[in-house]
Amino acid sequence: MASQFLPRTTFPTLDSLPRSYFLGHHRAGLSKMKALLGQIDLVIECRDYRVPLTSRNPMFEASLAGKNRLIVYTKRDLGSMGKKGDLQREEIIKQWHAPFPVIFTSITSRPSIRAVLQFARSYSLDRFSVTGLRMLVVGMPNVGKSSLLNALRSLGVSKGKVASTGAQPGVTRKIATGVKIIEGQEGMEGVYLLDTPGVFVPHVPDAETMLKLALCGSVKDTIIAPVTLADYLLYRINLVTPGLYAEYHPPTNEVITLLNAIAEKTGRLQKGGTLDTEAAALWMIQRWRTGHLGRFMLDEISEDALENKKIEEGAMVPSMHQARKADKEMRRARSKSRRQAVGV
Ligand SMILES: Nc1nc2c(ncn2[C@@H]2O[C@H](COP(=O)(O)OP(=O)(O)OP(=O)(O)O)[C@@H](O)[C@H]2O)c(=O)[nH]1
Repeated sequence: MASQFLPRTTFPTLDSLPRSYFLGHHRAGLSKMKALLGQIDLVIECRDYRVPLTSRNPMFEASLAGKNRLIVYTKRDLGSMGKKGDLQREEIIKQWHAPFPVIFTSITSRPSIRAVLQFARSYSLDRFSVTGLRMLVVGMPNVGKSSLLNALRSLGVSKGKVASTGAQPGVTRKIATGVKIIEGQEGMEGVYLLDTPGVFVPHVPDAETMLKLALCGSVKDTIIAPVTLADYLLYRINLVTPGLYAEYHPPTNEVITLLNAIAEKTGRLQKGGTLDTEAAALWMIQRWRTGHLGRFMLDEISEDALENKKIEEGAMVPSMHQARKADKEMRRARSKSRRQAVGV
């Protein structure tokens, strides 16, 4: 009789994994957002549905404090099966953010995009202003801000895509001018939305947080080795449904075994015909990111999870100073090597 498969219950602590991805355009974007805040009526903070806790950026809390906010959980289609348990989790998430309203969206779900438009419309009517309403969309890199803007514009004013989107983070580098998403009415200008560059947290508390953010696409795929990321994904899939990759291999905890099987079946070969495990790892990650290898959350949701996360962030303050210092050093080293390259 075949022995029963037992998934790993823990993932190794990877101390050597990078813990920061706070780039120059993140810092610049954040300070421009702060400078713009006086002209903004409402902030739409986007968070990835699959990581409601991990995609919280304390920098936004500090920088955008005092502004009215709508929290939009993007990519719901990648984390929810619409089952009772998913809906119960959504209720808990809504309670976390009270009194701020929360909307769960997917760009493919028109009702969810319409819900954001309806909120914006009634918000603007409540605050009658002849100059219209200006909203700023913020969030971690690759969370889906530009896609949301395009979807709102398409449904709101029937106009085509204006903001570039992409599978890798950092497509939006600058704060754009406002894009109309709702036509004006009753003597008022319309509602405008300003897209902003994604801003990463200055320093993440542990390697697993970094792995979750990388898996969701907030970190460029060159930062963490694809095989490591695929191994973390395998660990998470095995905890949910090991059968998800049945067409490539029976349940296994050995990532290389699975990647070799994937490389073989999908024809990912290096020169000379050897199996390309790295290409197979990237393929596997991409399959999950597009909802073809399971749709599940990576964070544990409970009533007090957000409060616990805030306490954890409070204890991290010295690390943020360290991250800023590390960032400065990185920039100094980069400009020195640039100077050396041009012989100055
Ligand atoms: N399945 C799914 N994919 C989405 C959704 N929203 C966005 N995406 C995808 O997520 C990726 C990132 O989307 P963007 O809109 O470029 O993200 P962004 O937050 O503007 O990214 P930055 O430029 O890093 O700030 C793209 O490949 C989108 O197609 C969604 O609701 N569902």
